[in-house]
Amino acid sequence: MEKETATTYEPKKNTEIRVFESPDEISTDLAEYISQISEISVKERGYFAIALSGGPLVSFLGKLCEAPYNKTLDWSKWYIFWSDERAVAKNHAESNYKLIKERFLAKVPILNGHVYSINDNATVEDAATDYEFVIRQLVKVRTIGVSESTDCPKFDLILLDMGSDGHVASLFPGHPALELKDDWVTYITDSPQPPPERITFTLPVINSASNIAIVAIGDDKAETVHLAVSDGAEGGHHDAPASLPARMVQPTDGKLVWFLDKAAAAALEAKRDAAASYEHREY
Ligand SMILES: O=C1O[C@H](COP(=O)(O)O)[C@@H](O)[C@H](O)[C@H]1O
Repeated sequence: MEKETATTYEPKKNTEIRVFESPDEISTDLAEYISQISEISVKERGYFAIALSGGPLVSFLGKLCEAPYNKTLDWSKWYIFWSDERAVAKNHAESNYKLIKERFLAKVPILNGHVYSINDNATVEDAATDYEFVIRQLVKVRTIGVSESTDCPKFDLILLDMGSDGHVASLFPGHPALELKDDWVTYITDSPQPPPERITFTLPVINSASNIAIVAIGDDKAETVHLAVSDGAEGGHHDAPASLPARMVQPTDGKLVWFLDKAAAAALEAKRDAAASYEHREY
């Protein structure tokens, strides 16, 4: 993997943080990361089940549509899901489907029958029920793996984009959806960010994945990134709320990788540098 330009930290067990100088570097490393997980999944299971999100991360999928990946990846084994969707028509500007279709799916040879988008012709409640049903059928035949620890679907990779309030997928700070233990998919009708109605994976599903990546870009996310990843140790954040959604992303058996630009990593790096200079102070 090309990592010479990224600064890498291992703050918690099973968690890695990669910090990049430019969007282009993120795109390059993310493409290599996804490609490696795809190859391993196809080799081990015969399928690659990936769940995507909306937000800026979609623009970082561009490198996968170019050489060498457009020719080397086994696209026929890819199965596409959404970690969340807004309850709008598929051609609406706020649709995560539309974003991913235009920027990614339209440019790679993934089979239409392998694209499990969320029904935009049903109520948000029915769409969530249908989506969970489809996932249950695919788990039964092991197109999607199953977690032996949690009995939840074990997606090969769930890609998330963190909002500046710390939300991931459509799981928002303080929302009761964060407490769900038995549902795989749920819906909300009171999103603090428009549109109000959304469908989302629950935390047990996200945390059961083999691999989870969280992308965060921009200085408006710096403090939240610090809250989400710090462990309260020296240089960590002692006031980090336990209920911050991004902080609640903790893989059960899998691995979490954060992809950050310098701006989003600024608070984290500043606190880490301050802690290092405190440790090395001489009396
Ligand atoms: O509403 C959503 O937002 C997040 C990303 O937030 P942003 O502020 O970085 O755009 C995205 O992960 C999620 O899929 C989406 O529905």
